[in-house]
Amino acid sequence: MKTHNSVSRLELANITKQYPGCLANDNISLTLMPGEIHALLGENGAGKSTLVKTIYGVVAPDKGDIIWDGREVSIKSPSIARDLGIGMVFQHFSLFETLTVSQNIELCLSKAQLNNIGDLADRIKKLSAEYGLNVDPSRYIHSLSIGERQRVEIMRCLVQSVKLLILDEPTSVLTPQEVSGLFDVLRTLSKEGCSILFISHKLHEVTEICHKATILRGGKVVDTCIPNEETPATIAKMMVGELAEQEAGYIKREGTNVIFSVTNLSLPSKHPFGTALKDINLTLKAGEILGIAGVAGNGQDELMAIISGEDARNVKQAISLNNLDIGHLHAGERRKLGMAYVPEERLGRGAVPDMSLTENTLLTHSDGFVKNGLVQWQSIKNYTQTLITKYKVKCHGEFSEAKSLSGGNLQKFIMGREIGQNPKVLICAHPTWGVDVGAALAIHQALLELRDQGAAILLISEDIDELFLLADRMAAVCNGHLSPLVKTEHTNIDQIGQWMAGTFINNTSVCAQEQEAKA
Ligand SMILES: Nc1ncnc2c1ncn2[C@@H]1O[C@H](COP(=O)(O)OP(=O)(O)OP(=O)(O)O)[C@@H](O)[C@H]1O
Repeated sequence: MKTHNSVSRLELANITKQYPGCLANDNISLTLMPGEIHALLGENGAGKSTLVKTIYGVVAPDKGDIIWDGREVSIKSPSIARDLGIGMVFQHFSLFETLTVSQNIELCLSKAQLNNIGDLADRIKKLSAEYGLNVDPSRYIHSLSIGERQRVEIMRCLVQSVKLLILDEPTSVLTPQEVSGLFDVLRTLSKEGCSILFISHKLHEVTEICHKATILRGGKVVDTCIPNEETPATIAKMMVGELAEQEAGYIKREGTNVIFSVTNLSLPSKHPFGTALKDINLTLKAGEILGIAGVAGNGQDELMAIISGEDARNVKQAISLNNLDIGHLHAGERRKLGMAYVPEERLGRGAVPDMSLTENTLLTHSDGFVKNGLVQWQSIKNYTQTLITKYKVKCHGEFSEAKSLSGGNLQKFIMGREIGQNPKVLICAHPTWGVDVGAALAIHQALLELRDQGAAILLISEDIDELFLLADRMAAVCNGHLSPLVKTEHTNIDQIGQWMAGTFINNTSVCAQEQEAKA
């Protein structure tokens, strides 16, 4: 057993991991000190998730050493990692939907840890208050939004008093207020001596909170830096090898005719802790992007589910496309009429993990690729290849299983697949979740191109900056209510922030009519 005099919390030496046809990690070395917040940066597919999964015992490296608190260790499973004091919050959460928050957290604790903690629900409530996480131990996971689930994952690590917390893109689905809350938590943990390894594509956040950064490209360490001595542009250059194009602002458009509308839609929640939709009215015009802001869990999931038909309850007259009631049609029939969707959850809802990219393309394009009852496999393979090329999806080929793609690459594929249907109406949640700066730019431009061809786009996002960048009109949801719809140039972050907090609710209908008339 090797021992070291260094006081480092974690040292990785020459970590190498080969997947079939892909060297995901190539001799990676890095050191992390106690209390250090360290960013791991790189384009989609650079090898970040593979490296952190190695530290957490999910992926077995082919080569290399891991030294923990000065001692060489072999981390063969997440339970060994947790025993060492390593906690991880994944990009795709690993919570059981039919269990409560408490039950989920209990599952990853040993008997000894449980005895130490005493009453787990009390401990969760205490930590929740201490760190401002707002996690209710009795809620079922299936009733929680993505943002809330992430807080449960963080709580799961806090309960175990971690010494190293790994966060894989923790802020991608959080509102600005939630991000600053999370950063307060991270700074407190850092002061207490907990090290943090932080994967992010949001470079301004990295410059704000991280003490050090390691940059990966093609599985190798290509640079290291002290983020607060850099700018997002100089870090982006280290990542991609050239100066990334900056997105200064895009031309706003007036939509033409209303092609999609939701009218007086009130709907109780299917889940006891879900959000009921309350008298939702919205119109979507051809050739415009309507952005809906909101803190996770305020009805966005329910709205998306009822619009897409995933929630199969009959709301015939409440939803219409080109003056045709469609609220009673099933999801496939709505797609045939020209609707397309990018759901919030890419693995499981946006794509079937065990199916190849070709099969996943077929799932939402069945019309064009089935003739006389036969699937036209060659055509669909060719088409999938064009999507992979156009959206620069890093994978082995159209036969790759969806689950083998890095998060950002799968997101690019799903966006490309849906945009590629040339829909009349695209309903899209978090279009650039986990996508690197270069690919986010490409997705933004593809959405604007689709809009300019006359499609109507409903963009549901918690990323206010992205909404201001792309949306022609905006609104916010709060507790199942939709705010007035306003032109983006007639509003500002303060007003949208207040609407997200529900200040519009008492006089919604009057306001909405006024604002619609103005818009
Ligand atoms: N199980 C697997 N089988 C085959 N290839 C894989 C597997 N998991 C990851 N890869 C490949 O390894 C490479 C690195 O993936 P990884 O998920 O580590 O990237 P990443 O930097 O985290 O990307 P992102 O920013 O998109 O999350 C990618 O090319 C990916 O397709």
